Amino acid sequence: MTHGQSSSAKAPAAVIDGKAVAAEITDKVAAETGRLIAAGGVAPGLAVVLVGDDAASQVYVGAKGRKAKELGFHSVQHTLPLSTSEAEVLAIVDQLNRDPSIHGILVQLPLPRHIDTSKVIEAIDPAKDVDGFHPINVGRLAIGERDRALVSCTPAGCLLLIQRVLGGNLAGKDALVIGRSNIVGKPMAQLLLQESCTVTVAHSRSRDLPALARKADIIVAAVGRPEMVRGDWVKPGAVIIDVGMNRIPAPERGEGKTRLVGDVAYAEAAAIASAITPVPGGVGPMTIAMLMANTLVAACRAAGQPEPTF
Ligand SMILES: Nc1nc2c(c(=O)[nH]1)N[C@@H](CN(C=O)c1ccc(C(=O)N[C@@H](CCC(=O)O)C(=O)O)cc1)CN2
Repeated sequence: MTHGQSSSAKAPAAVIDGKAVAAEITDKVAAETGRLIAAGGVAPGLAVVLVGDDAASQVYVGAKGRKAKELGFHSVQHTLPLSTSEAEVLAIVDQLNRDPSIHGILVQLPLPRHIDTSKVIEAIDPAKDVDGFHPINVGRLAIGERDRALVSCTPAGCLLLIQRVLGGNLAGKDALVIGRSNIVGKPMAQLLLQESCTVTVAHSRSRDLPALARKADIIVAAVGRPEMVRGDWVKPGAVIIDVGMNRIPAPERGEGKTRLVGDVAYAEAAAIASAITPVPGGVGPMTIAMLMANTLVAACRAAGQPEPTF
């Protein structure tokens, strides 16, 4: 963690360095992968399925494949054209479900509109669902069986970042999750609830969001609206986790240029908060690190070996 600058008298907010924490996680994954292989288990196998030609998805899938190889995993990628039918995607998922060398299956989202995302997610063997999106894994998390679930990577990474700042005991903290998506908002709320936080989930129909935010010790913003959370929404000393990744025009950088901003007005919020994630370099890198951790956990479970905790 490093400290940013603030014009107020208050100590500057600690900048939560997601890249550094992600590197610690992946170092541990590499070490534990070596241990699993030495114990007679196979190398963790990760299969990534990409349908279509979305440029950002190509970048993320490439990063996942490279990281998997770097950690000593068996890594396979299925790159399919936009014209691929739902039945063809389901057939590949079925083949990967049966392949004993594959412990983790990930279908990169978003899928093209002609493919039913829920149908594809539900076709993945829950034991190989390293994204943690399958209803069985979502359900296990919801009923407090996190130990048997695979948990969605981004919220799991956010929780680790919060714990790095506040320590292991979050009991009694007021947490506000802004956004109710299945991938981030809802599992984030479940994870914080299981840490005995008092959790509020806000969304587009919530009344007086600034007032809800001003009461929160922890804010997780995952709403997809550039710089929506303003500095005067923030309780002094709050911890802010910004999941937003919004590309906005940046004419100051030249014609047609863009820049990446989160859901939080960073400079304003950093002047009030005690700790904050930057965008980029905060939550994003944790997503891929937690994917690697989930794949290792799935491989340990398949091999009947003890699983590491992260
Ligand atoms: N099947 C899945 N699809 C998608 C997921 C997912 O977890 N599973 N999440 C996102 C995309 N994503 C990984 O897939 C992802 C997005 C962003 C980052 C990241 O590190 N971002 C950088 C900034 C990158 C930039 O400059 O554009 C950062 O925040 O520092 C990692 C992974 C949707 N699809």
